[in-house]
Amino acid sequence: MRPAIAVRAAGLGRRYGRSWALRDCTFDLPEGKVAALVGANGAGKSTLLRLLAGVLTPSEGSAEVFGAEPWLRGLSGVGFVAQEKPLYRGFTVAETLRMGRAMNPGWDQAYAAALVDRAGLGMRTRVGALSGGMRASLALAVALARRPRLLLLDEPLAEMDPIARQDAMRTLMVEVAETGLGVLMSTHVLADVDGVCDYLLLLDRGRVLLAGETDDILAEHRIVVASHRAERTDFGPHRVVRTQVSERQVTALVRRDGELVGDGWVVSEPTLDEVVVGHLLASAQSDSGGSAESGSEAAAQSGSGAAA
Ligand SMILES: Nc1ncnc2c1ncn2[C@@H]1O[C@H](COP(=O)(O)OP(=O)(O)OP(=O)(O)O)[C@@H](O)[C@H]1O
Repeated sequence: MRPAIAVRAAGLGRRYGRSWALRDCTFDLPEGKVAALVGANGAGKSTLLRLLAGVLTPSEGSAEVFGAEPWLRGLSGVGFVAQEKPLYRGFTVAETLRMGRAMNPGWDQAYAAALVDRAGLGMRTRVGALSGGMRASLALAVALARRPRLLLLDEPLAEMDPIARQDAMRTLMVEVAETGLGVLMSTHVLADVDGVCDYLLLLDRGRVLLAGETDDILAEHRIVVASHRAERTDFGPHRVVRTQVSERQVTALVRRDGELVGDGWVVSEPTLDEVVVGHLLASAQSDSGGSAESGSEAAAQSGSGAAA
């Protein structure tokens, strides 16, 4: 049976004035996944999350969250924690939870209290007196206590110290395992979610470079090192994302098309970080030198490669 889809985006785009922040964004995110939304500053991550949360409307294309357009259905079943945490600085932690309870029919007060306790937040502390990381923990607790099916998080870990990050990730993972919660979270630091995320969405200057299950993405990519004495170094028919040529060898990140063997080649599995960095560098390179979005792939397919 095919998994249910939590988010479906098709040709989704948004511009501010004449500048496109997100363009032609197409992907399906199955339910219950922990998805990392990765990309450099200004890649369009917040714009995508805000579109999916229904606080922005698209300029083109469509998006559905649990089968409905988010800007029409509101946030039912979906929790959203924006980058600028939506909390009242004059409220205490207890008042913040009380307001959450009053505003959300499905609110789980015991769970909210347990989460703020675990994060070491005193109930009587004013939000304005909390550090950025503590505020992020509180915002996460408020979002989780609504018991959403999908949580959209915009850089939730950015201001947390390493222990708070680990705690927050652990809390999320328990929730995912126990309730089937899905999470789509933006981050600059892939290391924070590597080994935890099972879906990757990589944006680059408003475009989707990669979207899919991390296992599938890792399975289709390989790093190939070929000495110049190797039988061949064009790697066809595999699609080369990026190559680096040194005096002694050619190193390539390739998307394989079937078995990947060559005389004098050393083939290994890349890490997710290597895949992401390879695609980002290839995209930057094709923009400065080539034309197409996957210019380095096209160049390499024709056998020329794209030397770094
Ligand atoms: N309200 C706005 N008005 C005008 N331009 C905007 C607005 N919000 C975002 N942009 C522009 O849209 C592009 C994408 O921004 P967005 O905030 O979605 O990126 P991001 O990947 O979340 O960046 P960051 O990692 O820095 O948070 C950027 O060029 C940004 O300057």
